[in-house]
Amino acid sequence: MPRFAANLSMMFTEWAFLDRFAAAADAGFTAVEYLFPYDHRPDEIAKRLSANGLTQVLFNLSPGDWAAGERGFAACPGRQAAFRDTVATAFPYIVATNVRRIHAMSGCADPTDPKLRDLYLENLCWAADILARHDVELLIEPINPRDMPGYFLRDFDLAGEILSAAARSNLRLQFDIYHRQVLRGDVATALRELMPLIGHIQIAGVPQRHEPDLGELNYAFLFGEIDRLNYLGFIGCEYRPRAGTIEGLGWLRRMTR
Ligand SMILES: O=C(O)C(=O)[C@@H](O)CO
Ligand SMILES: [Mg+2]
Repeated sequence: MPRFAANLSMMFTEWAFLDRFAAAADAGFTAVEYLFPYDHRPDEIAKRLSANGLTQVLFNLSPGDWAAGERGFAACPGRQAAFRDTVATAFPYIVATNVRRIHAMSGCADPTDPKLRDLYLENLCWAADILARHDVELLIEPINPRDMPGYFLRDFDLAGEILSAAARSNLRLQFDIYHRQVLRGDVATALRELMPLIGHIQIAGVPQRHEPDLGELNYAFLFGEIDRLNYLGFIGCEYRPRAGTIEGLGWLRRMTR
């Protein structure tokens, strides 16, 4: 059975952000991920990780002004300086948390514009080369447009093209099974084909994005496939609990017993 990381942006939201680390550890998790750490000091986060014996698996570069609709800058025209700033901003958090994987959001832009594809590629290569010196992977994640309208990276084929054009061993795919199912389906075959590119996996039930125990996907089967494909990383539990985080953890106990 794969190892699971609690996503503290979606789970344990009954607690204040810094208290979610202890709550996740008390619930049996040994690893966490979240979208953004930037509202808190790096040393505060590091303290919570070490006090609770947790591994930091992943977080994102800053998306910019989320409330104003910004979703990262990697593919956004005229925002190259802003993108580079997000890498600088992330560094104290990378060092403090010892995270090995960072997700760069593409932003909202037109994916059919070849100039933006070139810009995206250039920005990703620039950031990946810097992160490589610190032994950190940079990830890109196709996100379905129902959840994030207008998002640039909304297609697994485009992600594959970008990764192969970049040819950077530390630039990899964040395969969110929830988004894959909404975008294209054919999850097991895609996992098989894309496994050499995958740096991180996330899960949720489809279509409601609740626990992975209800809905159109058979996660028991998919976890078996992921093991069979020798995926050694964590799986991020990026779902919104139906009725309380702790109350909803029955699926994890059943799958891991
Ligand atoms: O929405 C998702 O799925 C993510 O993994 C986030 O990092 C991006 O919003
Ligand atoms: Mg995701």
